[in-house]
Amino acid sequence: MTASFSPDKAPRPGANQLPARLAARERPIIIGVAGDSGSGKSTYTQGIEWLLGSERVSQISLDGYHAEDRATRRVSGRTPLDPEANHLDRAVSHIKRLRAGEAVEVPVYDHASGTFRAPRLHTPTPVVVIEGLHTLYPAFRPLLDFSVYVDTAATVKRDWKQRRDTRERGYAESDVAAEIERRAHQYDRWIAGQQDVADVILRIHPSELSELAVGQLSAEMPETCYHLELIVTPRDDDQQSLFLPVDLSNMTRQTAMPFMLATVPSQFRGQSVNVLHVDGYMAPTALETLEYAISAFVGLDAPAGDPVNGATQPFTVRFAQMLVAWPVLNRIVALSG
Ligand SMILES: Nc1ncnc2c1ncn2[C@@H]1O[C@H](COP(=O)(O)OP(=O)(O)OP(=O)(O)O)[C@@H](O)[C@H]1O
Ligand SMILES: O=C(CO)[C@H](O)[C@H](O)COP(=O)(O)O
Repeated sequence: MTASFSPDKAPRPGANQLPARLAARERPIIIGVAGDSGSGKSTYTQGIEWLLGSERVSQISLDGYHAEDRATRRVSGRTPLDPEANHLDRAVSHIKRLRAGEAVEVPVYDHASGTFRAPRLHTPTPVVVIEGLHTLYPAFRPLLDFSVYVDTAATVKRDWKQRRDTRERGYAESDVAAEIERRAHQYDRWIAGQQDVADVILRIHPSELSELAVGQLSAEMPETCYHLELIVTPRDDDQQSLFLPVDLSNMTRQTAMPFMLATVPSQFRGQSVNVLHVDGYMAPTALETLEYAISAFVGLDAPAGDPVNGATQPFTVRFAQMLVAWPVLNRIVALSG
């Protein structure tokens, strides 16, 4: 089949009526999001919640299943990357119960204090996102309907983790640096391999647009941009279109912002995949159009979630959230058909 523009497949408001279909489902759809600490797992989970709304999507962090709190870890010398330092069996049994539609008392880890809080009752919503360091380990996989691995380059992750752990988790800068150093080989040993089984991999690198400049890149970016690489296993061709609005007048303006988009069908680990590369900055109106187009695709008039997770975030966060949310929602729509 040749790829062509097909206006009859353009997004139509209400076309999929996902909310009604989700409400009619017998069991929740379980989405797994895995990756290192500080890679962006919770941020991208929030993007799905921003689009669908918290009455349809809820999240469970596997951090609640750590076996040791921060003070205990300082004595034991272990890190949460070690699967043995987590109650993964308990997490698996809880997900099985949620999948069967049961409410579960979920343990909660409080990052602000580094201690466990009282467990909370989690009543399953139509979509439950499980995010954590070990979400794609073999015992979890049969329970997942779709999976995402977030693979953020070490230099980017270091910046994000430094900022977050010093501002929100009460760490001194030197402690975060030492912890990152201590965990580096543990990441390779216990976490990175999970990307081999993910349905979608999001890789985040520092922006590479300066390499495409003729001479020197001269634009002043309003915020740090990244090169996002989304690796997706393709589905059937007969899908509703989703158009990314790119304003070509950007090209002829003095205030042009750098932006790059490429789709590259590839063979990867013996499998056909499509790789989407995006780098640079896009006008906020274009991003908003994309958010509304994805909402319309699933049958909503607008993103249904809390604006704290969406409209107030920096461009780079919102755009990456949409790139992850799109294949996830596409899958959710297919499962709810
Ligand atoms: N695309 C992005 N651009 C800029 N900052 C980002 C982006 N994605 C995530 N971040 C920031 O990186 C930090 C880490 O993200 P997040 O808390 O989602 O990671 P995580 O994988 O859930 O971490 P942990 O497992 O340690 O809880 C956050 O402060 C978040 O705002
Ligand atoms: O690897 C991690 C996943 O988020 C964290 O380091 C782990 O949850 C412990 O958190 P904290 O450093 O706040 O005690």
